[in-house]
Amino acid sequence: MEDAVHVTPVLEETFYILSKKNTVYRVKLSEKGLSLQKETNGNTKIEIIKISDIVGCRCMRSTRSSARSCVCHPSAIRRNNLRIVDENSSEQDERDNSAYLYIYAYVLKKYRVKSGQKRERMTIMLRFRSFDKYDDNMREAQKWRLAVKCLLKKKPVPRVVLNSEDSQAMAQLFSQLEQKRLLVLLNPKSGPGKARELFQQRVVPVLAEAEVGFDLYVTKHANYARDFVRTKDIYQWRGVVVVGGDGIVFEVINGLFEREDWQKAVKEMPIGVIPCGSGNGLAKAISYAVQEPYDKNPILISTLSVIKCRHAAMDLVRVETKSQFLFSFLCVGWGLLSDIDIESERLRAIGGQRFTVWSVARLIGLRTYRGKLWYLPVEGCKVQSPQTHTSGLTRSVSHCAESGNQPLDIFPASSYTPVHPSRSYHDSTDLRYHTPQGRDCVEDAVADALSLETSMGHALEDFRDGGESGRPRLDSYYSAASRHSAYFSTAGSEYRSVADNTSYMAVQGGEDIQPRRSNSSVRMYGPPSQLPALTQPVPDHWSSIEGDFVLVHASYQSHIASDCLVAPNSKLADGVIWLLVVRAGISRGQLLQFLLGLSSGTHLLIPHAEMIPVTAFRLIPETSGGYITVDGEAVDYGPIQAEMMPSLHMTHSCSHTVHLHTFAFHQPANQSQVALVVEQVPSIKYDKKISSQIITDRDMHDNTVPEVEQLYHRFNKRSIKYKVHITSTNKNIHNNTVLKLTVD
Ligand SMILES: Nc1ncnc2c1ncn2[C@@H]1O[C@H](COP(=O)(O)OP(=O)(O)OP(=O)(O)O)[C@@H](O)[C@H]1O
Repeated sequence: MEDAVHVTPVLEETFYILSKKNTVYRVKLSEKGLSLQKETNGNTKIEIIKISDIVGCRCMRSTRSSARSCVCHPSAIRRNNLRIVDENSSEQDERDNSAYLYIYAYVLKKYRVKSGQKRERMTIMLRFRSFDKYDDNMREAQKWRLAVKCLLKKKPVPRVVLNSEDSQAMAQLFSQLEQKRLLVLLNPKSGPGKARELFQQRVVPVLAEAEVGFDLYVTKHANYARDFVRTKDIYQWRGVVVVGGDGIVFEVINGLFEREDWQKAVKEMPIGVIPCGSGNGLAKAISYAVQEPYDKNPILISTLSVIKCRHAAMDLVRVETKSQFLFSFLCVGWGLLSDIDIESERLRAIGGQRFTVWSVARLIGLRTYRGKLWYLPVEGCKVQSPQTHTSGLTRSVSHCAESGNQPLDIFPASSYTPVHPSRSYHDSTDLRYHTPQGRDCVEDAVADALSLETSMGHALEDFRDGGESGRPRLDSYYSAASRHSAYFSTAGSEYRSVADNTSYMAVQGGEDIQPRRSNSSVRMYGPPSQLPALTQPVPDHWSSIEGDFVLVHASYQSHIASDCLVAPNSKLADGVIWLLVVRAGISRGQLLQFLLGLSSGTHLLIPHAEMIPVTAFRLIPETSGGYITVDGEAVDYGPIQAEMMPSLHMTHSCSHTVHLHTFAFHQPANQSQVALVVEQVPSIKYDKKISSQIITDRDMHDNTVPEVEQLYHRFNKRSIKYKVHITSTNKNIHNNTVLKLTVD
């Protein structure tokens, strides 16, 4: 962080703080962050706000005091009410020609208590008032805003424009920084049914600070979200944000695979989740993976991930039952955990607590299930201790090296505070940080709201140095030294954002999506299975376990619910299915320990709990009367198999390219049978046998190139040549045409 001080700043300016005549702030903006150097009576202290912690900034101007915010109105003074009005409003405060830049950041804070961390909102208000005209002051503020926005979007900062007075060039750059809106799908029935309120109160203000536009659609029935992403032109949005639980994430993912252009959809549409459901396993797994302090404020952490567009790849598993196949992102379960998940539905109103309550019930009435489990173990997995070390641990879990492959794209990751700081300390005399709860912060951070302003002295320096354009920068009526600056501490004015013309949201009402019928003929696409059909025997080299089980739970993410760290070593995209098996014979006491250990990952220390890293499995239950769940939703009770889909590790972040040298062909005009067979080139030594792959017309609705890419990624090789044979009954495609596929 020290580096940030020495990096060449993009912009710098000296500011003053009201009522502290001896304090000067040198504020510098660089690629590293916003550096606030406080100088008081020869003492210097530097605070840096990282760019990655800043969400956005907005320019404001003051408007005339309203009756309710006048000095005679104590409550208004206390709240320091700020009202947003139109830029050209007649309420504009002619006495103040300052421009205000509000910078919003969410910084990590450490606390003495429990040595925990939390993200706290912080606003830095920079008041530009060196010029005698509002427009000139606003131009200065806008330069800072433009620079902050470029840094946030990791775009080069246009220093030439910043050093000029070219407002048009600046406006053009602002428009280039504009992004497509987000699609928000909100399930009002998620968890205890508070998603709508939580979104409005906790998410919308942060999105507004970041100037992130969105279109909100509230789901009207089950499968609404699924049908929405299947049928709409989703590319008008830059990503899908789900406000709800894992069930609605499941809908969105499977809806994408119901699109004919599923490859494009999976590749181009990142999925974000704001946790408002009961389990919220994915949201927790994402923050666990990126080490964000989720538990104190899950909604804020997830919203910040969405705003920051922190994309990460995520494993997907293709699951097949007797009646359907689907794509799963979280887990497949049978036995105890699934029973708890489904049977506790009746307690939905109490939120996540329902799982705890039902665990006790199931523990008392413990059931076991007979069946057979086959699995394909992951090669090269080594055994290591669980992540959560406890003294006296005797068991260990398997661990796989991260593959680095990247499948489905996700956005990997407050108490409501309004867009304008209602509790801002405009007269921030002491920079000791206090949380809203009044706990002291260990870090000597700047206040959660800091108000600084330029002054005449600095303006003249600039002028003498030939800085800016040579326009006179005059002391404003409200200079730091002026007693009229009391204006600030009485909150006599209101501020409005000059960006407020932007409409941030469009709450959508009557979307015409009919409830899906149970016999829906919607077709599911996606990469084809590598496994034999459920009715066929599994390959000989698979391992198996037969007998009575308390549970079998396969998960591909660390958490299956926010307080359930089922697979501590799982990574978002490690290509591993973590198969947790608890066989019958475990005592109730051990099972209780197991259930209690799930929140910390120590359940793996309990004898009878086995964690097997696999890439595929098949389960055939023999006992009736239980549940099988996929991502927390019950599916047909019966034989089920699942396989990791490394072929979906295909994203834009892939560095290698695939060339088709001799052939490129397009979708057959009719829906004829097309087969694509991949063979090894004999001259090349392979370390793994590659099986042929048949792709039928069902899978080839677009063109073959993406399919071939997937075949490459499925085998996860570098620098390998494949011969690809294509056979087709379509006369446009020659039988046995040979494709040479070279992977650079
Ligand atoms: N408007 C709606 N009315 C009724 N059900 C809905 C509606 N919208 C979506 N659903 C269904 O509600 C189910 C549960 O939703 P969701 O996953 O968001 O909450 P949850 O089950 O409480 O959370 P989690 O899955 O994390 O435990 C989903 O399977 C979805 O199909």
